[in-house]
Amino acid sequence: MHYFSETPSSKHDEAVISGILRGKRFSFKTDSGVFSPKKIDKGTEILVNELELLSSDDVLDIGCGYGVVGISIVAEVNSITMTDINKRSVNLAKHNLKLNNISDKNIDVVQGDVYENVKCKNYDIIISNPPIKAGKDLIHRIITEGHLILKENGSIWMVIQTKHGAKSLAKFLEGVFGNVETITISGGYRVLKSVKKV
Ligand SMILES: C[S@@+](CC[C@H](N)C(=O)[O-])C[C@H]1O[C@@H](n2cnc3c(N)ncnc32)[C@H](O)[C@@H]1O
Repeated sequence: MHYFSETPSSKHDEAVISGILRGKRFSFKTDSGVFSPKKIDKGTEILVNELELLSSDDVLDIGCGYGVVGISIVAEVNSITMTDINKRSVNLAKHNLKLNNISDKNIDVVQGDVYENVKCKNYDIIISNPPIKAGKDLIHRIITEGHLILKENGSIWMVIQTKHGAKSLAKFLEGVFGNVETITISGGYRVLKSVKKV
């Protein structure tokens, strides 16, 4: 069973994990059938800690999993939309907002394929630890369709293991956005950022 199934059927194996992100401790309920259920993914941790955010930012957490990215930055931005194809992940993300005492009207958590159920089509930042195992075509959709729903000067931030094709991902980002910056190279991961220029 893949972590990117729409409806995981694996036997439940719930756990609560915690970690420090951007200097604050957060807890997350996890389960089988979702990405990185035993600990916060190292790539996600590197990505989250590198993000440059403004209090006016409307942010889209694409492929939100059980909510690490969105939940760790929600207090720093104007709004967060979190979306994932995996229903179990979406339910966990909703639960984890409550677990971390977050009840803000500017949060939307929706299930769907890539951006299909995202209501707002105008973001300052899109953040993705992409589902490598789901294949290149899907990752390319996250980038090309993401470009369409970013504001002018909006940015997409992605993390990928160097050995999982960071250089070809950077090339694809550059092809779509006309620019790409390597924000950091750390522990075998790269954080990449592209900005929408018009
Ligand atoms: C590498 S995981 C990252 C999860 C989470 N953001 C984190 O960092 O812990 C990628 C996520 O993309 C989701 N995903 C896979 N295919 C998708 C699709 N077609 N549309 C939306 N999300 C998808 C998976 O279910 C998974 O939760």
